[in-house]
Amino acid sequence: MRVQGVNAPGARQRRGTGPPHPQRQRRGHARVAAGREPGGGDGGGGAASSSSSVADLPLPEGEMGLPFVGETLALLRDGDSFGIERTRRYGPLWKTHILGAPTVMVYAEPDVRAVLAGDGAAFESWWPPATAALVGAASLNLLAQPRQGQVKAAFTRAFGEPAVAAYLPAVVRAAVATLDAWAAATRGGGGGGGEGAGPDGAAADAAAAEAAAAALGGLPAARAALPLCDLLASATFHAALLGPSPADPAGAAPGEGAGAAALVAAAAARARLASALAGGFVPPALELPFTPFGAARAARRELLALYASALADARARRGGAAEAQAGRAPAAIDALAAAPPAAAGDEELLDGIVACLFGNAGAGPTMLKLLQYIQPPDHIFRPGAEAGAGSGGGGGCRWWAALREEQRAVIAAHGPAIGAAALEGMPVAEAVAREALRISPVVPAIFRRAVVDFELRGRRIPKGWLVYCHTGGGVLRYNQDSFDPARWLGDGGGGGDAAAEEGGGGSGCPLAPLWQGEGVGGTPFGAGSRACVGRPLMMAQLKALAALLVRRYAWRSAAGAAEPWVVVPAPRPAAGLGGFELRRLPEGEALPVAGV
Ligand code: HEM
Repeated sequence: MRVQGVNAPGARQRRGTGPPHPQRQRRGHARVAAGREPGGGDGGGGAASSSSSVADLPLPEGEMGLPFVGETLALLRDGDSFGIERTRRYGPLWKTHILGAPTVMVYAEPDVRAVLAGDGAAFESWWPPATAALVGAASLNLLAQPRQGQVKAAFTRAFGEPAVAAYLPAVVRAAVATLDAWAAATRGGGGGGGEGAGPDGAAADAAAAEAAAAALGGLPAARAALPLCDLLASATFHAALLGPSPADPAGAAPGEGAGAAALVAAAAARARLASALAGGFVPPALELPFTPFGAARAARRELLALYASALADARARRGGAAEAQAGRAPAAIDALAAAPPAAAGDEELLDGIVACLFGNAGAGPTMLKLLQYIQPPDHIFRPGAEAGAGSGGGGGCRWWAALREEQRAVIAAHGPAIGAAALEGMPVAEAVAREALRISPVVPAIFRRAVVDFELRGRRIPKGWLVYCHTGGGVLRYNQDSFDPARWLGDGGGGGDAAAEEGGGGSGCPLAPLWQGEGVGGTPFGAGSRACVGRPLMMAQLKALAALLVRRYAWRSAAGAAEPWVVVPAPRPAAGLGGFELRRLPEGEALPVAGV
């Protein structure tokens, strides 16, 4: 078996050392030319070149904890501190026993990439036991290669960049409908003012707020920033997947029309199902109606019924009269319905869609990061406030201003629609999106299981052990470094703190080109043959949201950028970004958005 070699982590210049040494290959073993010894700090070191068998290599350092439970309780109790403390002690590769299995923890990005590149050969996908029951045994995440590659091709066609470009109008309309409802509900929740509402408008405001709150599923607008972002993510994901609903005639006025309210209510119902599904992944997996796992199984059944009927409708449209297709915006379900059974059977399509919805669970928290780290200055949020006063967003005001400036230029060049060409011209929004994905990663780890003995850093990962791949690159502790999109701007883009630290100074961040390959950005979407199918959709959603927010809304949270994130049981701001308010900008301040 041939395995690609990597060099020492922390020494980017020395990455990629060519083919593996033939003498190091042993039947049933795989090796990676290793970097520095475990525990050796960040200084790097030479590649190990011993010709001994992998089976003779020592295990990584670390502790296996108590019988049966190992160190699982410490992981649950300490959250990200669990990994930080041991990584300090042992270096970026160590062993433990969590979630019922001996596990090697891999923290250095080149090592993570080496493990992910070994998928199907040295490693196989591994998910906690409840996953097969919830996402489905035929979902992309669980299919073995080569079938996984064949089915993935169908999903890549449906969610690739060109396809996503065609879904954008529906995605933007769904986002505007949801945000408008959120803003209307905020006004009813004691937010006051906003949009120039005077005493005369108070009764109308209260009625609109009540209707908006009902459409949002009763979520209290000022205290539910995370669930509302989950709802927003559900609305945009389903707009891309299913296309505009009959209740969402293009051109209806969102936030006010019945169509928009129906769209938001449908998104809220689906968000509840998605949230019930995600809730089932936390053990124990007891299928009783009152347990989270039981509720998740019930949600899965409902979702499968919804997607099966959408697939059948899409097939009927394909086989039916031309007028069934005419005027209908394209959606991912149409592309999936076009896949021949040999490329993806019905079970694979439906479980794959559930896997996509499960992937989309990361979208809500990532959208929330935009709201947390980018905040308009006070005089924008509260017309009449003294210009120049901060809003608790700290450096976020600077990025709000940069995004506003970019949107003015985008509107001048492309008009007010937020389409594919407009997204292309948004380097600042792109940098903001990448930074939101980098900081406090919402998918903190990817698991694999070794199917052969494997060498990493001169240590042995035994066959059958789990491997925990840290996706966060240099991010170890949540929310502890600065939110600095400048690190992604290669054109000088203001040269923020990160660029300066990395020696980028005024010439922009030297790490920017590394986003596509190995770099400090981590692997938020994974890497290799199982990399995320939803990356183009996610990037488009985040950029469109950044554009929409600065064009049409003002917002503020009490804690601003300072609120820390926690990782257990799921990545989120510790207090849910409480005291959050979102408003429509008054007419004079708003920039136009076409097609909504
Ligand atoms: C911020 C949002 C997201 C993050 C951070 C994320 C992250 C990831 C990661 C790390 C993987 C690799 C898992 C592995 O290697 O085992 C993955 C796979 C996957 N993601 Fe995403 N994802 C996101 C959004 C989405 C969306 C919106 C979709 C649907 C359109 C999606 C669909 C999938 C699917 C189907 C896979 C499995 C691919 C395969 O096994 O071949 N994800 N995602």
